[in-house]
Amino acid sequence: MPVLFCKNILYNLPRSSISKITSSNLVVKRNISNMSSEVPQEFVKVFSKIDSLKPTFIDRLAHAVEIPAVSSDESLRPMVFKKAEFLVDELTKLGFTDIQKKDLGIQPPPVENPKLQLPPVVLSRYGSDPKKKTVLVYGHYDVQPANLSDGWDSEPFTLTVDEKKGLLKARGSTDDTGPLLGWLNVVQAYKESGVEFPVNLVTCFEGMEESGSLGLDAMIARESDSYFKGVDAVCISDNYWLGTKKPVLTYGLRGCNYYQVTINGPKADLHSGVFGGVIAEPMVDLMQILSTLVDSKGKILIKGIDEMVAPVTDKEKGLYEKIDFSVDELNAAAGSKTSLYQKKEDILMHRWRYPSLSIHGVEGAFYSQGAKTVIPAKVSGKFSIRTVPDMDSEKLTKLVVGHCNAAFEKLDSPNTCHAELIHDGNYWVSNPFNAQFTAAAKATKVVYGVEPDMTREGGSIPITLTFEEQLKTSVMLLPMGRGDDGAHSINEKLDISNYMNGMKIMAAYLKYYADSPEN
Ligand SMILES: NCC(=O)N[C@@H](Cc1c[nH]cn1)C(=O)O
Ligand SMILES: [Zn+2]
Ligand SMILES: [Zn+2]
Repeated sequence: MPVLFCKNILYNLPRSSISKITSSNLVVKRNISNMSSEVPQEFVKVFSKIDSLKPTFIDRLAHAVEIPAVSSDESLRPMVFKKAEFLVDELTKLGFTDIQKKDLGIQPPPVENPKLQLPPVVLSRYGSDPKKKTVLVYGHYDVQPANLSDGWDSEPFTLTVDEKKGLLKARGSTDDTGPLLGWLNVVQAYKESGVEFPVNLVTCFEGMEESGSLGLDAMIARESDSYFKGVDAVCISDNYWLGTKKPVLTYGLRGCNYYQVTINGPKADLHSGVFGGVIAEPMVDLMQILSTLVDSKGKILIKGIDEMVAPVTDKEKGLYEKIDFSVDELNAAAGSKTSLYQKKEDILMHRWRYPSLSIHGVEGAFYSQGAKTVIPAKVSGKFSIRTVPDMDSEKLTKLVVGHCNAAFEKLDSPNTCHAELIHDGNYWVSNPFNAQFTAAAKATKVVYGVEPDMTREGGSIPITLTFEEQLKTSVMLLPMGRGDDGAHSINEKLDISNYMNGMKIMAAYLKYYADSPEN
């Protein structure tokens, strides 16, 4: 594979794909899968700058991911605040204006520390030209928990740059620190290449997404007519391609209702040799309740949920056939052959348009190595339900709490049981035929040479529907990473090529959207 240097542009392309590169007319023609595309003249400078700033962009990511901003861990809350400060510093250096840290108040229960402050939302602007469209970009700077002992190959909060494999490995690399920084990097690339930035950019970066985006709905409602006034479109880069090869644009998400069921028994943990067999054990009650929620085939056993799910239409069935995906890609991403379905259509429907119930863990239980002979006094089972149209969150919570209470009643236990919702976030399904999606599809074609697949996503970004409703704009999801990135898992990574090409797509999307006659 030839590596060509043109001025300061490095193009690393298959020999057969290069038809013309001259230093006076920097146009790259490519042929990928029988499709041809050209990098238009207007993007050559910006793309070239993105390429040359690669070390700076990787360095920025390295500095960001070393802050363990785990929103679900109360003891790490100061780190979430620190990462907000880091972003403020970066935005300031890049020339963003009107930078504000919006205080969201105290975190609502259930929480250990009743005075726990929610991390701020970082708002900023780049440009304020009334002749230009305004695009709001949302991202989250908090991350999921990660410990080396979970099975990571390297420290999760130290960026490992593996040039040989082309990977950037760290917690947050793909979810969502890498994509969030992508927007800052794109601003830098436009600025340093001397190309006019095509839109006014507004950033909305939150620090609680992984914990249900607490407080953000209210803030968006408050700011819809002030800070967010005049926003024409919202773009979110916080999800992934379906597989590993084909870029996608995303027009749907499942929602997420997160629950805990707590069984309270003795005053303190007890010796199982002394008390085993003579007192009612909270863990035993909890395991029995959890086992009534879902079966091993993934069927949710709580009555009344199936009836809330919108029926499948014939038109919808046709959509799944066209999507590029296979059970092998699912197995490869999971690192196992444990798929519940073999057919592509079944996998996609169960990921995108049916609800699922996952059991996540038990707070208060013994979980370490060794053989501690304890009877835990109080245990909380955590589970979530991914929700889909037309499920109603309040109605769902009534069904879930009623189900847990009824299952506990059947046990005839002297312990106490309390089931509650920790947070909920809405599902979102939109129409992918508008100016934003068209602009992003063109941008994808320029960068990757292929039309993106239009996908829905099994995960959740709780605030998506709120943006659409409160700002009355279209929302689009523009993923940067791949389906095998290991978000929320060990060894989370972002391919270097996805980081670099993802920024090029962002840059081209903003320009195409700016030039589009529609909003
Ligand atoms: N990249 C999006 C993401 O990971 N979202 C989380 C959101 C969430 C909801 N409740 C807890 N976290 C997800 O799990 O889908
Ligand atoms: Zn996440
Ligand atoms: Zn995320």
